[in-house]
Amino acid sequence: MTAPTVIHVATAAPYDVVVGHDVLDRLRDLLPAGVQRVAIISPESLEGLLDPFAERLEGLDVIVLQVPDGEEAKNWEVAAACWESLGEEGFTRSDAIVTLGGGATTDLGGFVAATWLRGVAVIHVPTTVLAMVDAAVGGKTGINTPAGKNLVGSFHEPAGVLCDLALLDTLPREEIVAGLGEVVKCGFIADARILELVETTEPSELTPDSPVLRELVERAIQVKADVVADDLKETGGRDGHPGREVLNYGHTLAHAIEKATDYRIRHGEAVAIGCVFVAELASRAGALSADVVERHRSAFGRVGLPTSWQEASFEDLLATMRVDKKARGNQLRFVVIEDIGRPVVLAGPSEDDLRASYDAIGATR
Ligand SMILES: NC(=O)c1ccc[n+]([C@@H]2O[C@H](COP(=O)([O-])OP(=O)(O)OC[C@H]3O[C@@H](n4cnc5c(N)ncnc54)[C@H](O)[C@@H]3O)[C@@H](O)[C@H]2O)c1
Ligand SMILES: O=C(O)C(=O)C[C@@H](O)[C@H](O)[C@H](O)COP(=O)(O)O
Ligand SMILES: [Zn+2]
Repeated sequence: MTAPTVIHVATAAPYDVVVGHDVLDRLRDLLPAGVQRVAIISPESLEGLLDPFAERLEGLDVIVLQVPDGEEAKNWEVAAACWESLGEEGFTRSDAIVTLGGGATTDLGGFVAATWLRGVAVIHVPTTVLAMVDAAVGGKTGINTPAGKNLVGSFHEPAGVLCDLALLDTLPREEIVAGLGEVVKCGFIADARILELVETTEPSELTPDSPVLRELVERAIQVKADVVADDLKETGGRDGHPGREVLNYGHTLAHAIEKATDYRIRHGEAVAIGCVFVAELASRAGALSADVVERHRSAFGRVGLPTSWQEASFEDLLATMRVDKKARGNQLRFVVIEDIGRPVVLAGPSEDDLRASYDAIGATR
């Protein structure tokens, strides 16, 4: 088996993302020196993945905080239950949290780590493609509120991220496909080679042991690492680049769709639809050619992701989009691309263009 790849995230508090097969032995190296207690935050449904950790964390006091599966964990009640447990255990600033799960778990666990004692160390051990390529890297943490997705949270960078591709062996196919939504997104915003790989590989060959899947995972992590190293807190980019907001490509509509479906749609699926929507919007604003719009449909569609959706009214979605974090006052702002790897911000598109773009993703082609 090939040696692990280490992707360095060069922010003010730098850390490594280790990617490879059977790399759980690296966990100990990623823990900050002096840690005596570890709280593993993980969903009940992934209990079967916990066994290898006992051996790897031998000599430390380990507690397991079981949380609900997926999006059900991203709310203040679950965060409060975790705070309660950490209090009972007398968890201090020299202790550390390890998250083990998909992006919902790393978001919740990261938020608990960010808020307990105003911040304790967290190591993410993502178990989905989506969490490996995106959620576990970059320090965004958060929970949902009735008003929408990720509306409460903070930036709290991990001390390290361990992506063991062997953990994907039990991941259902639809979840692998959903994770590819964020990977293909990275292809459009920054790394054209990702699109070439997706377009030339049989989708059924993108399995956990496939070298191409590994390359896609590593490339997407590199895209994210480069972006957050430049603009960790999403305050803006340089020379017309949107900065960290670029990673939100497709997310304005995606989050509104997730809320509208009560989170029954997978995040990566909603992102695929949202990316086709912003491509349509960019085309209407005269920024993007029709062939690149169609390339969105073909690349996301090729890996098995949805590219059309029309299950909520435009008015409802628009109301949710208004609380997107990129909005400023009454003005909606979207990240669009002018070509592959050339992202810009489109501020205040007309309601007619928004509606027409939504209509355009309603028709299956
Ligand atoms: N913080 C960020 O930068 C960031 C980035 C992208 C996405 N996110 C968030 O991540 C979440 C989506 O993450 P996700 O797609 O990983 O979803 P998820 O965490 O809900 O996991 C998806 C499903 O896969 C199951 N699962 C996870 N690992 C498994 C394994 N190895 N074997 C079998 N089943 C497994 C989970 O139990 C769950 O049912 C969303 O809440 C999204 O907002 C955050
Ligand atoms: O890391 C980022 O920045 C992103 O925008 C990555 C997104 O894929 C991710 O879904 C993120 O959680 C969305 O952030 P939000 O600020 O819109 O909640
Ligand atoms: Zn996302």
